[in-house]
Amino acid sequence: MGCGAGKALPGAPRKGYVSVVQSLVAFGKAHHDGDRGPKKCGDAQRDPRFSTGVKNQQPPSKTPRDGRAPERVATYKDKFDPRVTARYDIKALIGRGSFSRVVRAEHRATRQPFAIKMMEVEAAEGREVCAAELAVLQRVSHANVIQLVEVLQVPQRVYMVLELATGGELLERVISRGHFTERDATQALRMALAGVGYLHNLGIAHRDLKPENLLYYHPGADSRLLVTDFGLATSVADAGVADGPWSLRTTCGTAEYVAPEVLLLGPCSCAVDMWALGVIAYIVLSGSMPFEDESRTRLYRSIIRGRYNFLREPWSSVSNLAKDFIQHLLVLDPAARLTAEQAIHHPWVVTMAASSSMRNLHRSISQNLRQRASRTSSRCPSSAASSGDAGSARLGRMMPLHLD
Ligand SMILES: Nc1ncnc2c1ncn2[C@@H]1O[C@H](COP(=O)(O)OP(=O)(O)OP(=O)(O)O)[C@@H](O)[C@H]1O
Repeated sequence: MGCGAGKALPGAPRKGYVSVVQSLVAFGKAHHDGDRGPKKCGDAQRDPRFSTGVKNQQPPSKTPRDGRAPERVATYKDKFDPRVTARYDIKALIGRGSFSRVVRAEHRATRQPFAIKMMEVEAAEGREVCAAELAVLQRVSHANVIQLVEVLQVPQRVYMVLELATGGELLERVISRGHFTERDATQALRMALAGVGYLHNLGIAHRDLKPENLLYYHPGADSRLLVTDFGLATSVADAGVADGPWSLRTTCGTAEYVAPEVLLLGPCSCAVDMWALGVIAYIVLSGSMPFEDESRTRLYRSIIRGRYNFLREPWSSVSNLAKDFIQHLLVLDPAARLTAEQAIHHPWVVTMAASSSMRNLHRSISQNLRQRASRTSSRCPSSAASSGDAGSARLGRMMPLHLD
């Protein structure tokens, strides 16, 4: 499947991006090479298919300032097609994913900041991830889900223009606050549940929920929390089942967050996300993981058995209602697990942990997070993942399980 070509984008954006053209610009095949430098810019401007939004704008010069050959100074910026840079001023690299680079950019006409996720789609794997992500992003519009603004495409790459989240990841916020209570945890989880519930109502399972994929929109205390990274998402419609659970023919996600039914190759549904949210709730309240082991085999075994506890600190300071919330998410039987709708109405969330002590959990949480980070780094995560040890290892992108 092509990656977004010819697809319509979602309707009018909800957060005032009126001045940004909401269009998919599929750059012509005959003028596709974004790395070839200034010569292509002229081609781009002559390409009638490229008339949407960029006509008459001069792409920036690619001549290196230090006089070295262009190949030598190639940076992430050179991966941006001149037709993209004619429209957006690429400011800084924010991060890298398995198939992507994400940059902060500014729309040249409106000066509005955005994130641009550039995905390599020449290889089949990158194309699949990109297609999955776009298929979801083009359908969604919710305050707690990252908003796609426009898609620009050349044959080798897709550029997704997204709203820019500047408030950092969920756990970064927990650490940086200096003070963190159960009430704060319910606020974050309520927003995550609202976003996930919205997705589930559309029949979309995210399948890779983890704190790193929950980003704050801005650094302020009142910021929205956004569900991001839909590279592993799938929809009920895609699986060919109109209603109810479907069988995932693939495993995906990050080992510590994966639901038992995924490991057992059972029928999977949106409930896999609710398990992951149980894991996230456990981490947010304690800074430690419910399921963790250096051995991948032992890790999977403890997940399949649902073997976790509330023994370490700060659990003695955490309310029973918070533990009840987690216990109703980390349920082995997916049918018995809380749905997003039920979880958002759990008394701990509804009352914003009113019955808890409001104790500051920050010290224990950051201590546990620091300890975990040093354990993980000393184990060398890249080799751990390949040798079967679990640091915070991905199960693998769309790793086939040959279920039939
Ligand atoms: N809209 C955005 N605003 C701000 N930062 C973003 C945005 N989208 C992604 N990022 C950041 O860019 C980095 C790369 O994100 P991306 O989703 O491409 O990959 P990933 O999820 O980190 O990795 P993988 O592809 O292996 O799942 C991450 O650190 C992420 O937090």
